[in-house]
Amino acid sequence: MPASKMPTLPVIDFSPYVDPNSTEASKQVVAHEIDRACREVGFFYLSNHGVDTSLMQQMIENARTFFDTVSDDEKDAIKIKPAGDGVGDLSRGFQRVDGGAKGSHEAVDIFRPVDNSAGPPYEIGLGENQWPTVPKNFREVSERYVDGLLTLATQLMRVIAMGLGVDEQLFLSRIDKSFWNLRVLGYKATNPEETTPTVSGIGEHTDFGILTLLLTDPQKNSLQVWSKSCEWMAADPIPGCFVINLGDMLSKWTNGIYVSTKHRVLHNSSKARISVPFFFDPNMDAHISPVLPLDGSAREDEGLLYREKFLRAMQYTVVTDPNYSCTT
Ligand SMILES: O=C(O)CCC(=O)C(=O)O
Ligand SMILES: [Fe+2]
Repeated sequence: MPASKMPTLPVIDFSPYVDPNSTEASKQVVAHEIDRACREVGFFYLSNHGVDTSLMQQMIENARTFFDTVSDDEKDAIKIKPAGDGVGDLSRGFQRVDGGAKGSHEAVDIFRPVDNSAGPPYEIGLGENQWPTVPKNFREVSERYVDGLLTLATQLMRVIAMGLGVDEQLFLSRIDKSFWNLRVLGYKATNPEETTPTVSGIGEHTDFGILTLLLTDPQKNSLQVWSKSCEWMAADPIPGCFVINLGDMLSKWTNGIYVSTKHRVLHNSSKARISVPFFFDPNMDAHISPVLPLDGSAREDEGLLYREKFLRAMQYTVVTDPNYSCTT
């Protein structure tokens, strides 16, 4: 298909929710646009979202400094460790994923802090974050960034409820202690001249949680989204915007009205790529069953808890998938 005919992701201007002088009518227009994108594409760009663009820039710079300058030994010092028999929790820290269905990349995973005063040992997901110490302000900048994104994600959940035509607060009791995950990702540079060029990327998948707010460096042709016309389309970064996509939990909550769309990363460039997805996930004790159609309280206690979903996903990923390696 010629490039001009390729489908593209919608760009939604969020300023009516940031500007205190905006009208109700302009907010409704945005809610409607988001609703449409969530039904039809499961992905959209968000501009004028209120998160400080210099903070976004600083996150990318810090991630690049970490991946470019820290030695393998230092990375391994904060690597994800097994749960249950030491200080690890199988989830928090650095990992290197080398090939197979999951692609090839490095990541540092930080999760919502939890009360872990009973440990160590820790249960899966319930340990201490292992923060990089290079650059020195990595943690401080990340914490400010997470605060900004939690505010934005909560606002988005109100707007999503408005777009669905239901009580603006519908989702709030399920997300007010979101088990979020900040993932700082590095994709190595590749050399297309090699006879078997290295593939740097992430295999096709849907995201697991509610919303992903994605920040990447400016490089193009890496992130691809599966389109309705059944082909991969590029989701190149737009300066200052987030790429927002829906995860499986929101699709479930909306009874499949909203779609979690598959995507992948194929990075082929002489420059390493940095991306920072923020996975906004449900409260650990939120039930994962449809909250739409809206017969309210009767559905409150149905379905597995998010905690159970998370544990199953972690066990599946780490125990069942032979290509997965979080300890190398
Ligand atoms: O790096 C990207 O652009 C996307 C990463 C992604 O899809 C993920 O971590 O789930
Ligand atoms: Fe993803």
